[in-house]
Parts: sequence; C-alpha cells; structure tokens
Amino acid sequence: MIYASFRIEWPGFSLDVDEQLPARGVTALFGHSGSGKTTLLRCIAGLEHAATGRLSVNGDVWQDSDSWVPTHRRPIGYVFQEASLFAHLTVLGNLRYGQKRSRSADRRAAQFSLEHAVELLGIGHLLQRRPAALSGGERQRVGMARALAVTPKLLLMDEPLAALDLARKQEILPYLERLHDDLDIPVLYVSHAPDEVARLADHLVVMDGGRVQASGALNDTLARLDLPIRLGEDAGVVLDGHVAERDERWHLLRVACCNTSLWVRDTGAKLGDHARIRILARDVSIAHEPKEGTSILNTLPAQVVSLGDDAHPALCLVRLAVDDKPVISRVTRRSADQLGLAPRQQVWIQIKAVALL
Ligand SMILES: Nc1ncnc2c1ncn2[C@@H]1O[C@H](COP(=O)(O)OP(=O)(O)OP(=O)(O)O)[C@@H](O)[C@H]1O
Repeated sequence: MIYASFRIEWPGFSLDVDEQLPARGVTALFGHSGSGKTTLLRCIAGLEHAATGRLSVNGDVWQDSDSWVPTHRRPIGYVFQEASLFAHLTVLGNLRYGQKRSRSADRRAAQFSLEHAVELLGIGHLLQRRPAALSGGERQRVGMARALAVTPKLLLMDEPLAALDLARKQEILPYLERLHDDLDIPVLYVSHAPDEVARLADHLVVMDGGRVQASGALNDTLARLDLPIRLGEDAGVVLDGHVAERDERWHLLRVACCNTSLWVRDTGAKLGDHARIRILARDVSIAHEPKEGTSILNTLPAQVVSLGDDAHPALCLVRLAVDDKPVISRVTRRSADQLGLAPRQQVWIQIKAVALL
C-alpha cells in the first residue's frame, strides 16, 4: 500500500491530499491542467520541499514529521514528458549512468534489471546509438528503460506520451502494456488523456483544484455520474473480460465479461487472452424491448441504477447495470422522460460501438 498525505500552500494554489493507493498495478492521476497531478508526483519523489506530510511505500517511510528521505535515496523511477538523455553518451551509456544511482547493493540484480528493461522496451538494437539518432518514440522508450534500470520500488510517469504524435503514441502503448503486465511494482501515471487512462489504468484518482475528487478501481470510478470532471465525449466505462470465441467468417471476436458477451472487431487477440473493452456513453441507447431488424450487434438486458446531469441541459447520463457490470448511457432528457427511466427499471441497451483496447 502507498500512503500519501501532503499539504502545500502556494499563492493561488493549494494541494491537500490524503490517499491510500494500491501497491500493484497502474494508478492513473487524472485531471485538468493545473489540478495538481505533477505537484503530487513531485511530492512523492521528494522534489517538493515545501510539502508537509507523510509518505510510506509498502511499509517503508519516505517522509513523516521526523524524517525525509532525499530524492536520490528514494527507490523511484521517474519518466517525464520528454526523456532528457545525455547527448554525448550512447543509449547504453545513458542507461548505465541512470543505473549508477540505483540503491541496489546487488550488482547482479541491477544488471538483470537493465537487461530486463532493455528487453521490455524493445531497445536492444538501439544501445550503441546516440540520442540524436533516435526518433521521439524511441527516446521515450529509452527514458522508460532508464527509469526501470534503477530497480525502482515505485515508477512515476508524468504524461510520458504527451509530447508524441498519434502514431508514436500507438507505437509506445503496447510497451506500456507490457510494463503493466510484467512489472510487479506500482506505477503512478499522470495523464489527462481519457483513452490512455482507459487502456492502461487499474485504479483511477481524479484530481481537481489540488484535491482528490474521486479514487477507486478504474471501472467503478469511470462509472460514477458525479465526477466533477466532465469527460464529455469520452464519458464511458471499461470492462475486463477474455476472448471467448472467434467468428472467422465475419472477423469478429466474442469477449466474455462475467455472464455477458460482447462482439468486437477481430484484432488478432488469441482465445483466452485478457480483453479490456471500452464502451462510450454516447454509443449506448436504451429501449423498453430488444430491437429487431437493427444493424447493432450488441443488445443486452440491463437495469437502470441512477440518472445524473450531463454538461448540456438537453442531455442526461444514465448509469445501468448489466449483470453487476456498470455501463453508462447518454440520452436526451426528452428520451429519458418518454421512456420513464427510473432506478431499478429493466430495459434493453443497444451498444453501437465497442472498442477492444
Ligand atoms: N513552485 C510553484 N510555486 C507556486 N505555484 C506552483 C508551483 N509549481 C506549480 N504551481 C502551480 O500549482 C498548480 C498545479 O500545477 P501542476 O503542475 O501540479 O498541475 P497539473 O495537474 O500537473 O497540470 P498539467 O496537466 O498542466 O501538467 C498550477 O496552478 C501551477 O501553476
């Protein structure tokens, strides 16, 4: 468990956070620009000396009222928006330089970690190059490998994809997923991109005005209708399941989540693979009866849980339960009224698009 409690007062901004975060998986710190995500990460790294508070990571106290472990002695890997690599060193030289500050007394473990990091980030063929000869995406992968090569107990990533174009992002995301699947250390991942959060995170912390507004498992937190941050067109949920069936003829996969199945486009995933799917609220419509004669593949029975406001007064958000899984629908208030939508009502939902992440 990571226990983080910090208070900072600056003119025009204050941070007041008191959170317990999971010691495994990826926790996304999500929020508007200026909400305090980077400041919180810097507090955890020991880079904000103004912070009073307490921080412990899996029982090790890094900061409390009597002690302060300086940044260079904290076993953290830090990945920034842009990897600042030493231009005069090769990629390997950069990785080794980073490793020198590793606290690991065990050199063999450190060596393994470097090899592991190189393999995980797929940069073996780049080791003798200098940073000037790397693409933006490659540089960022080297930056991530450098962060891992210090055998960290906590990985801090501050918008690692923000400086990259869409194609480079798509190139790096699979590596981030590998980190997620392979690493046993917790990752705190700052982002204001809902698609990245949906794809990578297990746990979501929503920040606003220096405070934590919501925190919890990704699926549950995304399904909250009272989030202070309106996700707009990105409002929706993610569901985790596995690939249960392949329809060769129509190039579709059936993803099973508990007792529910959804058809998605065949991405080449293997039967039995873990599958995370994203359903946007705008793609979910509601009806009293299952519709005949429609092009929509995914029609499911659901129960209305609650209704909430949307940003525009013509619209509302409806939280539904499909089995025990949350789904959100965005409909007009007029439709909600005509359908008489109310908590516990049984309805059918049609899902126009389901994305396999
Ligand atoms: N050293 C400082 N002194 C005073 N104010 C600061 C300092 N550092 C940051 N701030 C302010 O604190 C607020 C939070 O900044 P922070 O960088 O943590 O936000 P963020 O959520 O990470 O934003 P972004 O997504 O744009 O990176 C901002 O208003 C910023 O101007």
